[in-house]
Amino acid sequence: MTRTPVISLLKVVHYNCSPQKFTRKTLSSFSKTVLQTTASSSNMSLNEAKRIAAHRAVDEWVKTNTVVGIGSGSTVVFAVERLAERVQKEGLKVTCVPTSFQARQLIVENNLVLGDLDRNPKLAVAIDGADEVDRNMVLIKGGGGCLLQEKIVASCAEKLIIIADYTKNSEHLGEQYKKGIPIEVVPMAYVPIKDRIAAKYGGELKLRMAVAKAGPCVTDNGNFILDWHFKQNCDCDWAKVNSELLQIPGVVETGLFVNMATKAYFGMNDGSVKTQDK
Ligand SMILES: O=C(CO)[C@H](O)[C@H](O)COP(=O)(O)O
Repeated sequence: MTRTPVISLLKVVHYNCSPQKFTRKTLSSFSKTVLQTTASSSNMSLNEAKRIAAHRAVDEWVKTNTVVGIGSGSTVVFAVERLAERVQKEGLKVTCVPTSFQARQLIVENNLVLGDLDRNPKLAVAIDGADEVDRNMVLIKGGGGCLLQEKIVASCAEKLIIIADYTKNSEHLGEQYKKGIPIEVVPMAYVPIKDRIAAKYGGELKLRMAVAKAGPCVTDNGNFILDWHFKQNCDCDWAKVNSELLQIPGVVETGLFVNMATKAYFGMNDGSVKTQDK
C-alpha cells in the first residue's frame, strides 16, 4: 500500500486553546508580524525555520522500529511531514503516541501508526515544540494548551527533543515569549489558585479564553488554563517554582519543563540550524 503524506496546515495548526487561531492565512500574517518585530533583515520565513529544525531532529533521532512521541503545535506539523516522508521513502517503521487531539489527527491524516501509552508505555524519543527555551534548557510549553499530555508523554520517553524557530531561543524565560507560563487547573478552583499564585510570587494570572467559543478555553482534559505573567527579569529557581505550584490543590500541571529536554534544534534566520544541549 502506498502511504501518502497528507499535510494540511489549515487543519492541523488549529488550536482550540491558542490565543492565536492559526489558519494558512493567519499563520502567514502571524509569521510576518513576528519577523518584522524580531528581525528586520530576515530572509527566512518562520515556517521555513520550523521546517529545517523539525526535519533535522527527525533525521537525527528517529530510528526504525521505535515508538515516538508526537508533540503539538505548528512546528510539529513539519516533524510529522518528515516522518511520513521517511516512511514512504525508506520504509521507516514507527509507532506514534500523540500528546493532544491535534497530534492524533496529524498522525492519522498522515497514515502513521497510532499508538498509546497503554500499549507503548516506553518511548525512545518524544519530539515537541516549545514556546521558549532558556539557556539552562528550561522550557515554557502550553501555548497551544496541550501541556499536560505533552509532559506525560515526554516523561515516558528516553529523550525529549525540542524543535523551534529562532524566536524561541532565549537567555531567560519571558525574554521573548510574553504570554506567560500556562498552568492547567481544575475549573472549580481557578479563582483561589489565581489568588494564591499572585500572592506568593506576584505577577498577573489570566484565565485563557477560547477563540471560537464564548468563555474559557477548555483543554483536551476538560480543564482551564491560567497564563501566569510572572515578574520580568525573575531570577527564579524554576524547578522549585514548578514543585511549589504543583502542591496547590487544583493545579493539574504547569507548562514549566525543567530537566526534561535533551536537545533543542532552532531553525535560524540565516537557514542554519542551531542546537543546544542539556
Ligand atoms: O507547547 C505547545 C502546545 O501546548 C507547543 O509545543 C508550543 O506552543 C509551541 O508551538 P509552536 O510550534 O506552534 O510554536
